[in-house]
Formats: sequence, C-alpha cells, structure tokens
Amino acid sequence: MTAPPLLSLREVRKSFPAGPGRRAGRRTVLDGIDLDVGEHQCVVLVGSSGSGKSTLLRVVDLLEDVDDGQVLLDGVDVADPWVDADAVRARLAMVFQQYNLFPHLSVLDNVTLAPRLVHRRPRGEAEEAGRALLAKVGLADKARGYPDQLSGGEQQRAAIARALAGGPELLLLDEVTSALDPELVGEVLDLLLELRAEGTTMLVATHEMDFAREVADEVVFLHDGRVHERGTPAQVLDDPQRDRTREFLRRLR
Ligand SMILES: Nc1ncnc2c1ncn2[C@@H]1O[C@H](COP(=O)(O)OP(=O)(O)OP(=O)(O)O)[C@@H](O)[C@H]1O
Repeated sequence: MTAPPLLSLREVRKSFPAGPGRRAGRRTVLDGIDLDVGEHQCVVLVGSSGSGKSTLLRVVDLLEDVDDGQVLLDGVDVADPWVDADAVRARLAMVFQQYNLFPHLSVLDNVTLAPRLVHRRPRGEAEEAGRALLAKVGLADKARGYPDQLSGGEQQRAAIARALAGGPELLLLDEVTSALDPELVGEVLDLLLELRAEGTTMLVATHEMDFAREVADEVVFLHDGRVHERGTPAQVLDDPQRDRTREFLRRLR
C-alpha cells in the first residue's frame, strides 16, 4: 500500500457571509477543492485576487474551519474530534504577506518564541538553533535588532526563519513578497528557492509567475474558488488549455 500524500484536500467547501445581516446570504469562496501535496513537493496556487488562495491556506493552517469536505494530514482528517489540533499546527508553519513579527521582541526572540513556549525547548538550545536559522536567512548580525530596524525584505526573512524554527513538515507561504518593494522581492525569492532546493515541502500562493515556474511541481490555477486548471508549470503557465487561464496570464504581462 502506498503512503498517503502529506496533505490532501478532498471536496473542501468554505463560504463566508456575503455582507452584514442574515439576508445578505453567503458567498462560496472554496467550492469543492481537491489538492494533494506530497512530501518534498511544492504546489503553487495562482489566480486572480479573491479567487480563494489565502482562504485555502488558512483552512490548511486551521485558521478557518471548512463547511464541508476533508483536510487530511497523512490521511487523517484534521477536523476529527479526537485529533489534537495543537499537534497538527506544530507540523505546519505559515508565512504571511505582512510578516506579523512581534514588534516588542528582538529578532532572535521572535524566532525562538515558539520553540521555547510551544515546544518547551530550553532557552540556550532554542537560541543556538535560532541563531543558526538567522545565519541561514542572512540575518546573523540582526539577532538583537528589533523588527522596525529591519527592511521589509529582512523582516520577511526573519518571519521565514521563525516559521522554520519549529521544524515544520509543511511550509505555507501566502503572497510573501506582495508587500515588498520590488528591489527586495529577489532576496526573499532567492531564500525560498534555496529552501526548495533542500526539499522543503511547500504550498505557496503567489503572483510571481517566474518564481512559480522555477519551484512548482504542480501549478494550480484557482478561479472563483474552484480548480480551473492544474498541471506542471510548463503546462499551465506556458501552454494553458483554458481561456480563463490564458486571460489571467495575459493580464499579468
Ligand atoms: N473572513 C472573511 N469574511 C468574509 N469574506 C471573506 C473572509 N475572508 C475572505 N473573504 C472573501 O473570500 C474571497 C476570497 O478571498 P481570499 O483572500 O482567499 O482570495 P485570494 O485569492 O487570496 O486573493 P488575493 O490574491 O487578493 O490575496 C474574497 O472575496 C474575500 O473578500
């Protein structure tokens, strides 16, 4: 029997209130999503603003409940009542568009907070590992600095170091370069390419098609909460079969 993929979504549905008050009804944001991410794989979500990419990542990171369908980690539905949600969260880490570093903590304390509080690692050990991670992301000299003393690109690299600190099995990346000035985008993408080359398992939402082309095992084009087209980067980005995918890519050029 073959092992299940690390992450599987099966017929996942999610809706939100379409406006204030009950009469506004609900808007379907994920409309029956099927998706697999195998160990050491990188799946990249692309699609227009509002197509559901962030919501999909938030569902995987247990920040949103699904209305219907399953989110399976190693074949186990994370919504099952006997599943320990904290244990699931410890296997995942998400990096957000806006870094979300704690402004009152040093860079090193941001990186070591979860290992110390959640994983109960002794301070010395957590700091040693944290410094190694900061060196890896090119911030060895910023360990004692504070987030507001860092550029956007440095803050995002610190956020990536923090995400890696718990040793996640799956890294979720939500438009991590969207808030950066264009000249800082490259330094973050280079770091992600390095992580990818090391075999880090990733589920990524991005508008950076060149990056998608370089890292993705599979590109998934979302439209209106559905998988509209999927395949290798060459298939979806260079030879799309559907008009909507072509139109989306044309608008990006
Ligand atoms: N908590 C919420 N309450 C109501 N509507 C929401 C909520 N979160 C997301 N939505 C709506 O769901 C839709 C999909 O949003 P989502 O952020 O997942 O899209 P996206 O593809 O990530 O867009 P972008 O590329 O702009 O980040 C949008 O119309 C959004 O307004």
